[in-house]
Amino acid sequence: MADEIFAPLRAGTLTLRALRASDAAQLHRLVNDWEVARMLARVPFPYPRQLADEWIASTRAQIEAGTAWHLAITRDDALLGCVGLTTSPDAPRHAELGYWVGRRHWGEGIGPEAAGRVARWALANLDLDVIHASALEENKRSAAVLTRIGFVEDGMAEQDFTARNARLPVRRFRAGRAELSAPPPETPPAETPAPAAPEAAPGVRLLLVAACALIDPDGRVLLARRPEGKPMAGLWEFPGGKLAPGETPEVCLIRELKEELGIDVSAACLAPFAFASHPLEGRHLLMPLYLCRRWNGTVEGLEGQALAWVRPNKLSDYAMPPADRPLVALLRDFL
Ligand SMILES: Nc1nc2c([nH]c(=O)n2[C@H]2C[C@H](O)[C@@H](COP(=O)(O)OP(=O)(O)OP(=O)(O)O)O2)c(=O)[nH]1
Repeated sequence: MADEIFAPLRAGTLTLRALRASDAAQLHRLVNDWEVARMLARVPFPYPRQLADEWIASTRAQIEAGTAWHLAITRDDALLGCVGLTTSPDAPRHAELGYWVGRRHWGEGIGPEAAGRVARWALANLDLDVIHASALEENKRSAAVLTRIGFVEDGMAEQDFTARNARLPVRRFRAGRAELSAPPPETPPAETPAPAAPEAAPGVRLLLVAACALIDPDGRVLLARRPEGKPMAGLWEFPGGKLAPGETPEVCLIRELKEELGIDVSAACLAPFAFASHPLEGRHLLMPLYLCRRWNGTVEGLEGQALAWVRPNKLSDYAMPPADRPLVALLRDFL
């Protein structure tokens, strides 16, 4: 019922979903516990029952407004705690992560599972680069959860704690794509050793990727969002992918555009435009970019990736991998 505002996330045995009015009684039981409330900044103690109703309604309004995502942590339909991510208009591309778990479920690994999932989901699907989190200095358990997910400590601060009626020291943590994205595969398929030229730096390994800027009749360029689970998840890119062994860039693109977007492209319609040459995760990315204005079929994100048709002068509003920045400037000037 009523989960249409947010497609639930799975995390191991947990489901993270929008809070519902019917969660209020259980939420109240779990959070109206001194051991839980004393660790949380904005939770009063005792926690009035009516506040649970009001808070749940406000979380649903925030999801609909796209400002915060406070979710129920559930297992077998039972509410175990909450995990939330809040954005702030003053700090674009940054968000704050928080979570709590009912006392009887401590020690079950629920915090890292739920908070890690929301953090990775958020970087892949929201316009974010950095997620921050705080743990009360005395709350070693919470600090350990953050470290386990990949957060790194970022200094100390102070925060007001409503239930304690006090301002207390907190440890600050932060994580970005480098900390939270999946690591690159151990043996990438299209990694080609650099030829042994005398001037080649020892050990430089090339990563060959072919990419394509599809251009529609209105002159808009197609960008695709890298999905959760891939390195640089959440950044926007030109569709394409790694060259499989024996492939030319054109053959690679024809294959990738079919697999990723469901369209048929012919090599004659792929116009070489520019290339990116950039260090990437211990290798060196060499990526020819082609332009394509003609294809057969309807463009669809077949791998669940978000797509955007973007006017050339708006391309810089989209966060892209560092290698793409010079390409974006060239493309904007060309189109
Ligand atoms: N397709 C594409 N990849 C880019 C761009 N900019 C950029 O740095 N890259 C990097 C990201 C990745 O490290 C690499 C592409 O690899 P990928 O993982 O997306 O390739 P793939 O589709 O073959 O994916 P997979 O089968 O290995 O999961 O190139 C871009 O604009 N488009």
